[in-house]
Amino acid sequence: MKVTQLIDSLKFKQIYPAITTDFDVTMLTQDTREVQPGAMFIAVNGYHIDGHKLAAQAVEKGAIIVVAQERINVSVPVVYVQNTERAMAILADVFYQAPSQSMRMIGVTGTNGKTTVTHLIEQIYRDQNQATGLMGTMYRKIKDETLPTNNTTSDAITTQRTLAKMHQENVETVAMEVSSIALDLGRVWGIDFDIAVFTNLTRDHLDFHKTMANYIHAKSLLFAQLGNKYTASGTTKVAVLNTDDPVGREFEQYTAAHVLTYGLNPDAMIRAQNIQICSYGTEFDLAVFGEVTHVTMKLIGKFNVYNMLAAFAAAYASGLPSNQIIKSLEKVTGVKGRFQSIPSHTGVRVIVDYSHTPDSLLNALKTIHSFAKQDVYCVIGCGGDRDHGKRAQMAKIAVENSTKPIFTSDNPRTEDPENILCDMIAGVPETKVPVYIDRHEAIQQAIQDAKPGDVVLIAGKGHEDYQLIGCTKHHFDDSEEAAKDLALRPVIDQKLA
Ligand SMILES: CC(=O)N[C@H]1[C@@H](OP(=O)(O)OP(=O)(O)OC[C@H]2O[C@@H](n3ccc(=O)[nH]c3=O)[C@H](O)[C@@H]2O)O[C@H](CO)[C@@H](O)[C@@H]1O[C@H](C)C(=O)N[C@@H](C)C(=O)N[C@H](CCC(=O)O)C(=O)O
Ligand SMILES: Nc1ncnc2c1ncn2[C@@H]1O[C@H](COP(=O)(O)OP(=O)(O)OP(=O)(O)O)[C@@H](O)[C@H]1O
Ligand SMILES: N[C@H](CCC[C@H](N)C(=O)O)C(=O)O
Ligand SMILES: [Mg+2]
Repeated sequence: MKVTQLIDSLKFKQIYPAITTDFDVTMLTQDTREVQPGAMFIAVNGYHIDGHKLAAQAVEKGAIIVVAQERINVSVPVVYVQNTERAMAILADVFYQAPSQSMRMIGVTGTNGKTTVTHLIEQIYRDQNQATGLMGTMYRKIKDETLPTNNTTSDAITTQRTLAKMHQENVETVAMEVSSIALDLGRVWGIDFDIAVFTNLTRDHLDFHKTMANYIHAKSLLFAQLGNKYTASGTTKVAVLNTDDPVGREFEQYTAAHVLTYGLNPDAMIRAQNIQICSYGTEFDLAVFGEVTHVTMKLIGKFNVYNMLAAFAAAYASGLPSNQIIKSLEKVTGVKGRFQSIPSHTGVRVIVDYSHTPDSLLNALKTIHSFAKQDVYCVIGCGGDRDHGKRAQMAKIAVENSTKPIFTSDNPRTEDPENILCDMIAGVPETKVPVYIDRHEAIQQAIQDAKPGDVVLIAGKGHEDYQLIGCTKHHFDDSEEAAKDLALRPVIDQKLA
């Protein structure tokens, strides 16, 4: 793209020295490690490194123009702006030719349920024979091709590049997880969402946001930024809000878009009633503006009823017929690491779940209690370099809601795992809980000790296939560990268990 076209998109800037010939920009990047000849390098002041200090290095590698918010001394033109992250979002949108405007963009935010809801949405549109895209914690996915990701919501350039590739491949609908951190850092500023979905809000990420008020504010941005687009044809922006959650009610005020509410409360436009949870599925009555259909889904738990309502509402908001949406949702079997049952012929039920917040852990354990008849083991750790305050809370929830809690490690990162475990133990000073720093041993012990009829919940890591110790990822997969340990137990006739 021609440099003038690109920088004309920035309304307020100073260019020094002035650009006299209109040259081509071959790529955009904020990372010197990616720079190729002809690149525009955007200097970002990060948490560890100030990109302005690396601008000269970017130029040496072939960058022909730099965007900066502080004075720098390089041999190529510099576009000075107030905020390079905002400029990056705008430039990325322009460079990749605004792909989000050509596809149905559904953004999903909230503390828990984003990955699950985006997958449900993907399934619904796939069943409509649409080409779909998905971006979130597990991967970026273009139809059937999966690409790795470092973040739940990637930086603006990666996101726009991925959207452009989706558009090239004729993707029609994109389901995208939008994290509070991404909203706070402006990673999604350039994206034109059509539908924004709120799942719920409970404690998480206070290491980053510091207060719940800041956290709520960050989440609200998705709805505030939705803007409005009222057209005669009826294609408009919609905020899909869980109004059982007071934060969802609060967000009604922040958006100028149409609002579609869901929940169990009688005022919700899309509502679930008469929920029955069993060990291999959930049934409920779905009322859509009062019209009731009985739904039988394979997903387990009340929290998954909420996820289903959220996905249903998003699809309904885009105009799909209720009966077709329900058909898709009834056949969904679940997402890896989300209340995932590990095949077992031992009478012991093992469930791997990505509950790494107090609320999600409580929900997972409550769901198990609705069908468990004997002991419930709960193998749980808390992540390093993350909110310290949630550790004691999660430990207490594990102790109060399982008969056999076991504390262990979950991605200690740069912290000493013993210190993390001490923070957990401080939450249950009266109780003696077995502790295994090595997660492998913790899982082994739980599965070895369990009796037929018991349930073992392995919480916190879900789909993750690594244990992050220091800055190194070691292969580790809860479901693989569980399968190995189950294989060492005698096979028993399930009917006798
Ligand atoms: C705290 C945070 O959000 N950090 C993000 C941030 O990293 P950073 O500020 O540390 O970057 P940095 O290393 O200081 O580098 C600053 C700048 O210099 C550049 N650089 C750096 C090194 C170099 O050699 N050359 C170079 O040009 C970098 O590209 C960057 O532009 O920018 C990176 C690139 O966009 C992100 O990948 C990184 O996310 C890290 C991995 C992270 O862990 N983030 C978490 C907290 C996060 O964002 N989580 C949310 C929520 C998850 C959920 O709830 O599901 C998420 O959306 O993932
Ligand atoms: N609607 C919900 N309400 C409460 N808890 C939920 C809900 N949906 C899922 N959970 C719990 O949260 C865990 C994570 O679910 P999921 O991955 O869908 O959420 P997420 O919002 O994408 O999380 P992350 O912020 O880590 O990306 C699940 O394993 C389950 O225990
Ligand atoms: N998106 C979350 C995932 C946490 C997963 C858990 N296994 C941990 O490492 O704490 C985070 O980065 O805080
Ligand atoms: Mg997620």
